[in-house]
Amino acid sequence: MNRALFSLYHKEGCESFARFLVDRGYEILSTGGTYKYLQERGIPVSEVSQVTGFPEVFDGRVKTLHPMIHGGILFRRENSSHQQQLTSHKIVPIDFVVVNLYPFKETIQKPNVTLEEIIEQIDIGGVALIRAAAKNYHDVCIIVDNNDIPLIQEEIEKNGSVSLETRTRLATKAFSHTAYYDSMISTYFQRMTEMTFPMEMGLPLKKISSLRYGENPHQQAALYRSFVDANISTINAEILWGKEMSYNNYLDADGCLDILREFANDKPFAVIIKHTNPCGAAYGQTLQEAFKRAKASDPVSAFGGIIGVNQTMDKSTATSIIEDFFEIVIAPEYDPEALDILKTKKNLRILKLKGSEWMKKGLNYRRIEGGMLVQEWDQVGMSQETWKVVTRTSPTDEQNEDLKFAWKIAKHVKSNAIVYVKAGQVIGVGAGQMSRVDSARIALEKTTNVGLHIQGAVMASDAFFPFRDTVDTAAKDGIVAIVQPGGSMRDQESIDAANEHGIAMVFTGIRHFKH
Ligand SMILES: NC(=O)c1ncn([C@@H]2O[C@H](COP(=O)(O)O)[C@@H](O)[C@H]2O)c1NC=O
Repeated sequence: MNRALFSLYHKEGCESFARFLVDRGYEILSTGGTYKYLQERGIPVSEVSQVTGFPEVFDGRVKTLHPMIHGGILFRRENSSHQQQLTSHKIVPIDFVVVNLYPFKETIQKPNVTLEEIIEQIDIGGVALIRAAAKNYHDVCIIVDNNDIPLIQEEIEKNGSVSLETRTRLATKAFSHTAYYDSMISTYFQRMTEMTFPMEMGLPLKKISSLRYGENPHQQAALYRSFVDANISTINAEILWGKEMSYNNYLDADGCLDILREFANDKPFAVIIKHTNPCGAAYGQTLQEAFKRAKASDPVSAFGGIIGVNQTMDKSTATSIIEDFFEIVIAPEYDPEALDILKTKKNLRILKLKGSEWMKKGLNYRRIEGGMLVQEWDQVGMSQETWKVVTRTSPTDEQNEDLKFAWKIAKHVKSNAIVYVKAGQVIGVGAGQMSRVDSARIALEKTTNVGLHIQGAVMASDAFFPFRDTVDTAAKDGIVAIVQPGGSMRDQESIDAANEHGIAMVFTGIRHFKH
C-alpha cells in the first residue's frame, strides 16, 4: 500500500489532497495536530505515534524524529539489504511527504516577540522530513508548496504515479526551501549575536517577482528579497501607481533612496537620479522650489530620471513634475491632490516609502564571478565633528552649509566624484571618471552648459587629491571652498595651493569611494 505522511503547520485545505490520495488507496499518517484536523474532516488517518509506538514528547519538539518514520522514507527500494532490514524492523514505507514548516519568519516579525517564542518556532523534525524525502527523491515525492499539488494530482490521475522528473524538481525545490529556512535562522542569530563576518553563511533570498528583463533586454532577471527588515528600502516601498518596475528602475530607485537617507528630517530637498548617479539635487524654501532647482542642476540629464523628495509630495510640486518625463517619483507621503496630478502620467511609477528607520541593515554584498565581496554599508562620515579646516582661510557659515551639502551628494556619486554646490543647489557633477581632474572638468562643463555660475561655489571630492592641479584649476574657475578627505602624501601641496589662492579647504578624514 502507498503511504503519505502529512505534517503541516498551515493545515487549511490539506484535506482535499488527503482525500484525493485516500480515494486512490493511499494510507495517510499524520502528526498530532494534522491528524486531528484531518480526522475532524472525515479523512481516514493514522497518527505517527501509532507507527512509532512512541508518543510526541517535549511539547512537540520530538514527533517524527524516529527510525520508523525516517527509515520508511530513506530506505532504498532497489536495495535487498535495505528491504530485509525494513521487514525485520517492521518499518512501513512512506512514499509521499507533505510538510510545511513552523513559521519562523512570521514569528521574528511579530512585535514584542520573545527569544523563547522564536526558538520554539525553529522547526527541526519537519526540516528532517523534507531533507530525507528529497534525498530519496528517486522513490519518494516531497511536497513543500501547495502550488505543486494540481500537477501531482494530474500525474497520478494519468499515470498512477508521479514521474521521476517531477520528483526531481520537487526535491530541488525542497532543498532550496530548507536552505532558505536555515539561512533565515542563521541570519537572525548572526544579527542577535552581532556576528558580522561569519566563516560560513547562507543568504535567505525569496523571489518577489520576475522582472521583464535585466540591465539589457537579452538578460533574464528577477527580484529577490533578502531578509525581513522593515526599514525604509526600495523593496519595502509601496508602488502606488505606474508600470511594473524594471531592473534598472530598482537600481536607480535604490541610489535615490541612499541620497534621501542623508536628507531625512531636513529642509525641503529634492534629488534627480540618472544611472544611479545624482544629476541634480537642491534645497528649497518649498518642495516645489527644491525640485525646480534640482532639475535646473542639469535639465538635459534630468529627463527620464528618478525623483526623490524628503517631504510629503504636494500639489504644486506634482504640477511641476508632470511638465516633463520622469520614470519614478519617490516620497515619504503624498497629498491626495498631488497623487491625482501625478497619476495623469500613466507610465510614471509612484513609490511611497514605508517604515520609519532610515539606517541600512545587515551587510552590503557585491557579486563578483566566483564569489562575493562583503562589506559594511557606508553609513558614516556625515558628521562635521571630524572635519578640520587645513587652510588659513576658514569657510563662511554659508560656505560651510554648502560644503556639508556637497559632501553628502559626493558620497553617492560614482568615483572619481567631484560635486560643485552653490547656495544649496548642485550646479555640477563629475561622476565615474578614471581621473579626478576629468571629473572636475566635466562638473565645470555641466555648470557652464546650464548657465549656472561657478563663481562662489564650493567643491567636494570623494577622495583626496594626489596632486595640487585640481585645487589650482578649481580656484581659477572660481571655487571658494573645498571639502575632501585628505590623506594624500602630497596633502601639503594641495593645502599650499588653496592658501596661495586664498580659498578654504576642509579635510573630513573620511573617504567615500563608490565603485
Ligand atoms: N519535532 C518533530 O519531530 C516534528 N516533526 C514535524 N514537525 C512539524 O510539526 C508541524 C505539524 O505538527 P502538528 O501536525 O502537530 O500540528 C509541521 O510544521 C512539521 O514541520 C515537528 N516539529 C518541529 O520540529
